[in-house]
Formats: sequence, structure tokens, C-alpha cells
Amino acid sequence: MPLLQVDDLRVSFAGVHALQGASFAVDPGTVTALIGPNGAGKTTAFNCISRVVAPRSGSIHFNGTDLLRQRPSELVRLGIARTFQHAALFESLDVLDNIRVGAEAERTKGSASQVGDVLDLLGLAEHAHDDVAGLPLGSRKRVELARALASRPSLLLLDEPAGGLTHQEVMEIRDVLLSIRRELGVAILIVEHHMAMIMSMSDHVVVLAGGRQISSGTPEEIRNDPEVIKVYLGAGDEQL
Ligand SMILES: Nc1ncnc2c1ncn2[C@@H]1O[C@H](COP(=O)(O)OP(=O)(O)OP(=O)(O)O)[C@@H](O)[C@H]1O
Repeated sequence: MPLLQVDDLRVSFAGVHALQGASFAVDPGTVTALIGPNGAGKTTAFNCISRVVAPRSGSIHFNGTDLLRQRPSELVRLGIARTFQHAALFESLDVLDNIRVGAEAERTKGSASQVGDVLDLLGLAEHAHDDVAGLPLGSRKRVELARALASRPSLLLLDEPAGGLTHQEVMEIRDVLLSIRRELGVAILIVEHHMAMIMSMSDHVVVLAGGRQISSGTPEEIRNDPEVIKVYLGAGDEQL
């Protein structure tokens, strides 16, 4: 059984058909990417899963649980954590306390060892007592990731984690994500424009364009799909 199963998701905003029938699954411990040109519906699909947006129709199941019947506040308890496009950290707290917030917000409350594990995994141990306010963007993103992981999720939702980073930093974050997947067995659903990152880290890629799902498959299949190539060339977006 897939960890996450999304079926025929449809969303409209005041007449704009933001999503018209997205269907995909995420298996445990795998990396799935949602890609597509601007306005494709990626964020809308992501926001449905994190229960920020209510779809007009369709279903989302996580571990057999009907997510659309859950409150957003239940997601962490179920095993879903997310990061945001613009890392939202507690600026007056240090790195360690920012991560502890993630651990305490949920089911594994109080376990110091998992916070330590996550600090090590993300290379943040030596910065544990630094204030987050002064950290560079790449480190802030790691703190945000660590906070999400401190709740020991089985699914991690990432909203444009490469945004604003240099190519070098993007590849570092990719390697961090792959080590997280390997060490913690967490599944990742990622919305991202950085094609080199996506193509080199994903097991499965879902392509949306204009609210429609136009393709899905392995990076290799996506790269060779004429429909996908047409959409990307037409949009003048980054090359596949
Ligand atoms: N709250 C909203 N109200 C009205 N229209 C919206 C809203 N959110 C999204 N839309 C519209 O829905 C469509 C899909 O938007 P969405 O943000 O999901 O695309 P995206 O693929 O994430 O794009 P981007 O890569 O630019 O972030 C767009 O036409 C957008 O203008």
C-alpha cells in the first residue's frame, strides 16, 4: 500500500481551475517530485495535502487514513511534516531550541536523542547554540528541515527547498535530503523548480501544467516525454 495516495484532486478558486484531476502515490521511503511551469497547480496540490486548501473533489489517503477528514493540526501526529518556501523560524531562539519546538509539538514528545540525531544528520551540531537570526540562508533551511524531522515523520513535504540558494548550496541540500531518506527511511514529496536537483534525486516525478497532470514516471521517462518537453520549451523554463 502506498504511504500517500492522491486521487483525482480538483480545486477551483473563484472560477480559476487550479487543479483538474491530479492523481499520484508516494511509496514509503521514496522521493516524489511535483514539477511544472508557473501556475501549474503544484502549490495547490501540496496545500491540499497539508490541509491548507480544501479540494472541490477527490481524495487523499495517508497510511489508509482519509486526510480530508483530519484537521491540519492532526497531520504531525499522523506522521506528516512540512517545510515552507520561506523558512519560518523563531528568530529569538537558538538552533537547538528551534529544533526542539518540532519534537515537542508531537507524539514523540520529550525525546532528546532524536533532536541530537537530527542535529548530527544535518551537520548542525556545532551550531546548536547559535542564534538563528544571524545564520545564512542555507543553514536556516537546514534548521527548518531539522525541526520538521524532529517530529519523526514518515512523510516530509518540502515546498521549494532550493529557492534562493546557489547551485552549490542546492546540491548540498539535495545530498542532505538523500541522506535523510537513507538514514531515517522518510518519504519525501517535493515541489521544486530546480530541475537538476529534481532529476538527480527523485524516484518518481509528477508533471502538472495549467492545472492538469500531463505526465508521471521516472526522471528518465519524464525527460523523454514529448508532452513534457513541449510544455517546458513553451514556458521557457529551465531545461530538463
Ligand atoms: N488563493 C488563490 N486564489 C485564486 N487563485 C489562486 C489561488 N491560489 C492559486 N491560484 C491560481 O491557481 C493556479 C495554480 O497556482 P499554484 O500556485 O498552485 O501553481 P504553482 O504550480 O505552484 O505555481 P508556481 O510555480 O508559480 O508557484 C494559478 O492560476 C493561480 O493563479
